[in-house]
Amino acid sequence: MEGDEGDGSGDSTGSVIDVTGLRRRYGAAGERGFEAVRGVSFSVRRGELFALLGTNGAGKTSTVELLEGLAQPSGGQVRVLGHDPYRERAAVRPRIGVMLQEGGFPAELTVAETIRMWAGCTSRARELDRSEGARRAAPSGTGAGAASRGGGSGFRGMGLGGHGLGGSRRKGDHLGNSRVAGRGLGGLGLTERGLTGAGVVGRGREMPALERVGLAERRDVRVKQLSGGERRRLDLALALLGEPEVLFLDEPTTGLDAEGRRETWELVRELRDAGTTVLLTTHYLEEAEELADRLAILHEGRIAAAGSVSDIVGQRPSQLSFRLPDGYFVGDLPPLSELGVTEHETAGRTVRLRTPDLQRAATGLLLWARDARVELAALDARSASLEEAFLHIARERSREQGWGSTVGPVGPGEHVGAGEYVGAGEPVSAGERGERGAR
Ligand SMILES: Nc1ncnc2c1ncn2[C@@H]1O[C@H](COP(=O)(O)OP(=O)(O)OP(=O)(O)O)[C@@H](O)[C@H]1O
Repeated sequence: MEGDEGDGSGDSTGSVIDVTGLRRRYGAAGERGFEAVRGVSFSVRRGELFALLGTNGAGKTSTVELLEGLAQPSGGQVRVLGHDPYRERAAVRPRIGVMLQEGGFPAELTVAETIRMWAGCTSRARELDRSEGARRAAPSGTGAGAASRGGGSGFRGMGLGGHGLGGSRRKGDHLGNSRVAGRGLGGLGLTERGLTGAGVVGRGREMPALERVGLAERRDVRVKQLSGGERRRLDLALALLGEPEVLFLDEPTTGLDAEGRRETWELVRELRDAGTTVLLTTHYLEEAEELADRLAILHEGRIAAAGSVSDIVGQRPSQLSFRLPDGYFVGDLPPLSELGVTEHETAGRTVRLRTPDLQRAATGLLLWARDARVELAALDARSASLEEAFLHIARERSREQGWGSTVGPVGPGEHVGAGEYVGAGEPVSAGERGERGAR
């Protein structure tokens, strides 16, 4: 793929991230090892928010680390802003922000010291400080700080004490080591001199950065005293310090309470709206539904589905559920095939129907209920959700045997190798299907 030359803003199609046939194998050279990423391809356009979803161990972090330049792929190709993020680290690193799954901050530093230290270590932040200083010095300068751009998000009013549900998850050694490399803390001596030096650089950025993530009132608290959710916010503040063009967010809201999660979403939306390209990994499907322009669902190192939320959800049938009165059975309903129902389940008197045409099924059912004077208790009609689509893909892939060795680029909403639909929940028994079911 071309892209190493030019203005470094990405390729000619407007992609900022390009991933082609990416592979990552763990294990010592010569060993067979374990292949965690098995031929992944996708691209992310400038200003787009792209989410990577997947079950535990699907390969999200292994993939994202390759995009961040923290490790070298064992196969395939990655381009970020037109460069190989591993080999051309110096060209890529100042332009990206990385929020890892766990920050690994020095525990004894305060929040403010951590920000200043990190600002001192970040070439882009130093550059912003210098240009800001020059602007302030100039008579016509407005003094508008770059770090406060987008600072209108709603963290400001938050009560900060005691929030957060616990620390973020710790991963294997590969990540621990990568984290240090990614943060650039490996070579940093936390001597007083070093910290002071960094502090001079970062001081102007400190409060805007903390206000942005709702940590201003915790500036003098030591990192070890922060809650898990507060550490996530500090991590986000650090990732944003250099005003990155591309932001990698690895499970950014883990440990945040509901309000903190909403605030983070708002901030991420603002960043995206201001033109930042965001690659998000998350376990929260609601988060992907809220934020993602497009997403890919990874399973066992491969992309199982990709597209917009509506592309992916649109492939799944809608659902109608209700409870029949005593004495009624599913076989008393109108012929289910005539209602456009493709699957049904029963549990006692409760019936769940699945259909690609919710309006037709609901209309047919309600007309029947009116004419038969039947009351359908707990009636519920809903389109498929991302969660339902995700669970379906995960279950289906787990059942499948004999994957092909590679998976090519996936088109919008295309489910690679998707089999026949098998609904979530209890399977329909043969008796129900034959006797009382779709007539
Ligand atoms: N250093 C390592 N050595 C061997 N296997 C590893 C290593 N790191 C990760 N793996 C394996 O690679 C697979 C993918 O792991 P990865 O952390 O990328 O998944 P993930 O999708 O981010 O999972 P989670 O949602 O749990 O964070 C897992 O089976 C994991 O056990």
